[in-house]
Amino acid sequence: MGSYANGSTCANDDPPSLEEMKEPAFLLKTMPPHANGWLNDMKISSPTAIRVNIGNPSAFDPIYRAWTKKYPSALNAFERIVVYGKGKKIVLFLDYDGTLSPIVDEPDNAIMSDQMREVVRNAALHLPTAIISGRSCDKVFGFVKLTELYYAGSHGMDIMGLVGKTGSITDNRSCANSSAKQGKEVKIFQAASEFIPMINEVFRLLIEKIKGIDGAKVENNKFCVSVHYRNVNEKDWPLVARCTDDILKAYPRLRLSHGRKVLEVRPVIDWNKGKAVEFLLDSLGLADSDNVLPIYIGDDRTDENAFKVHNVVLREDKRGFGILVSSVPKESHAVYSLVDTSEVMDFLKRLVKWKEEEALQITIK
Ligand SMILES: O=P(O)(O)OC[C@H]1O[C@H](O[C@H]2O[C@H](CO)[C@@H](O)[C@H](O)[C@H]2O)[C@H](O)[C@@H](O)[C@@H]1O
Repeated sequence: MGSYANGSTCANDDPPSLEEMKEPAFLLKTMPPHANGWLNDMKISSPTAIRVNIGNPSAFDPIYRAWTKKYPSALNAFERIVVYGKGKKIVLFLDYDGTLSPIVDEPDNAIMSDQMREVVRNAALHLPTAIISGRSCDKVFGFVKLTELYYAGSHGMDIMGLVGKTGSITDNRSCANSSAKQGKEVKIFQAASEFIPMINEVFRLLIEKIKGIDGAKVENNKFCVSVHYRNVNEKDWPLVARCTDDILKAYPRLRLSHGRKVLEVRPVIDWNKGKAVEFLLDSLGLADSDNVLPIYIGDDRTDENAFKVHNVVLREDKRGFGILVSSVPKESHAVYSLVDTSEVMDFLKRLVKWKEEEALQITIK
């Protein structure tokens, strides 16, 4: 007779079939308490989005309007933001999914528009710019296709930057040279290389485990695995949590975090998007300087680690700003908000225009 952490038991030691597991009574009886906790998190981190096509929700929804008192629109507060950026080096950190490309049902279809690509390219020509994503570096580069940027994939565990350029990454901690990668020489910082075989193994096991759950999808992000449930019927979410937990039980060196309708399996190491921001600032020689203003834009729970760096780098004492992209009210460590990717684009355009005007004024003087 098998037993679970909540004291419940299952009939024998044979693993239950997926059909048996789909029975609500079975799930209720055998769900370990922490997987129940995940289920709550899955519901909390998946709020029903306000339809984007109604335009800016703040104009319609009093709850959203009240929320923007706490997290003012970065567009409305633009003049205030640039006051702090005057004469400083602004460093841009951008999340990918939900920030530069709208959330879509199929992860492989999260295409960045040509217009957004041009805006980001232009931003990178004026300001050091990095993309910090949960996806693998290769995948996010495949979407963005810009060589002018720094990339931190796998939630910051895989950092790529240009070599031999002023302001390039020069840090030697666990750095490996990889020549002519994606047509450029790059230097790589990898915080969790030893986990790659384990991640590949768990990826394969998860694929096998969830293959009977309609709509579930597993994605290999090199140092992390994403278990997607966006296209899974809500009644089967407990099953996704349960299957993932069943696999993770055997891997105490892996843990789980929550994204937008996705469970993120990742190494238990003290590294996250916030650490990647600190690493990049440090490597670029831009940490600990009063002349630097980091701005981080992101939409996800995993971006909170970077917003939280407020307390250290992106602080509210005007040394940096976190901007949350959300069309629904959410608690956040960010200071400002933007509704969606099109507002992100507007914000970046305004920032570049302001930077150009500032440069012009300096030249005239
Ligand atoms: O840090 P990010 O760049 O935001 O990456 C986080 C995860 O983004 C992707 O999933 C999310 O976007 C998908 C496409 O819009 C959507 O289908 C999914 O429901 C979202 O969770 C990506 O597929 C994951 O691997 C990333 O970890």
